[in-house]
Amino acid sequence: MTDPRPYVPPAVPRVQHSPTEPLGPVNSAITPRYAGFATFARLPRIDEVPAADIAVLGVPFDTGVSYRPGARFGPAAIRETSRLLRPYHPALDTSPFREAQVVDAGDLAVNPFDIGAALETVDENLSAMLAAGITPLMIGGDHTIALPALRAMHRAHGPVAVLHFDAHLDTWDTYFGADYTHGTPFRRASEEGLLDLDALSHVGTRGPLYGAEDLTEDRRLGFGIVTSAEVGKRGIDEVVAALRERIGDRPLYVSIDIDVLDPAHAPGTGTPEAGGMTSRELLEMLRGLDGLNLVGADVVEVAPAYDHADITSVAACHVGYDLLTLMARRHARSRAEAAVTRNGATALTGV
Ligand SMILES: N=C(N)NCCCC(=O)O
Ligand SMILES: [Zn+2]
Ligand SMILES: [Zn+2]
Repeated sequence: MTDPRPYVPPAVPRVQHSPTEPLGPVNSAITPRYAGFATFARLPRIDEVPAADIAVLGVPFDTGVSYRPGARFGPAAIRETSRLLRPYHPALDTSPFREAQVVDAGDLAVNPFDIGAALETVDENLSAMLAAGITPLMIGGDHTIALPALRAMHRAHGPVAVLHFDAHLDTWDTYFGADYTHGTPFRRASEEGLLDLDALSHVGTRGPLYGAEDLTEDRRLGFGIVTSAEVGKRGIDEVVAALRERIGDRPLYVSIDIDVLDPAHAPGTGTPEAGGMTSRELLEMLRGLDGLNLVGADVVEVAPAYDHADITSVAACHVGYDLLTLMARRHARSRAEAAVTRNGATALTGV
């Protein structure tokens, strides 16, 4: 006879230093990293915590691509690869998952046959997250999904500054008559009035264009460009200082197309271009953004079928980790500021 008692799986020990601290990743000293369900950096799922501050959200969508498909498998590959991420960030001296409750919110069920419907699903879900006070990091998916993300950002914050890391401008007009593609999100966003026209930058741009007017159009839409070659010539610190100056304390959305990296650093992508940045340069630039008002971000265009030895998803998960760290530090800063305001108010009223 079989035992009628249900099977109860063993508890998964997590990193949590005190009961009042955020619930951390699965403890890799107890459960080997390669065991168990894959969430980003082994973080808890959103339904495992009472409230989240920051959420990783997968968007497995690639119906907007102009060349090689496959970015719909990006979220799953990035989660798998992210198992090795550790909880302490030495370059910024931060344990991001102690600073804020960071979770994995799973994947959105986006329609693969109806781009308009897919964009609406992204917008609705991100808007709901933002309304709940959650800062989103979207894992793509192709670059089309930056448009609904910017619509949601605009609804929550008004026009936002955009720092766009990409080999491509993505401000083209249409492909085969289609308005909503991975080559057009930033043109649509600019036309729709979602962006703060004084603080828009592409970084890492390179490669052949359709014509010189691509650049004049891009300027007309409000963008400034730091090419991939300029990053090398001017150096990270100088470029970061100029970008920070331009962004100031505006709400900032950071969009990272993994093809900003050289194909040697990110072969697993749909429209690769030679002459790109190294992953070291990109990570250094992200660390240079510490202290800015980062309200949302994405990492897009990872297409695992063209990858080798997970090179691209390793880069993407580290980029995601750095973005989460910036978000967690921003969250900790606003918590500290709120505490000062509360204490100030207490001092004034004497209660
Ligand atoms: N967003 C990315 N990755 N690529 C856009 C390339 C558009 C084109 O085929 O001209
Ligand atoms: Zn690109
Ligand atoms: Zn792109």
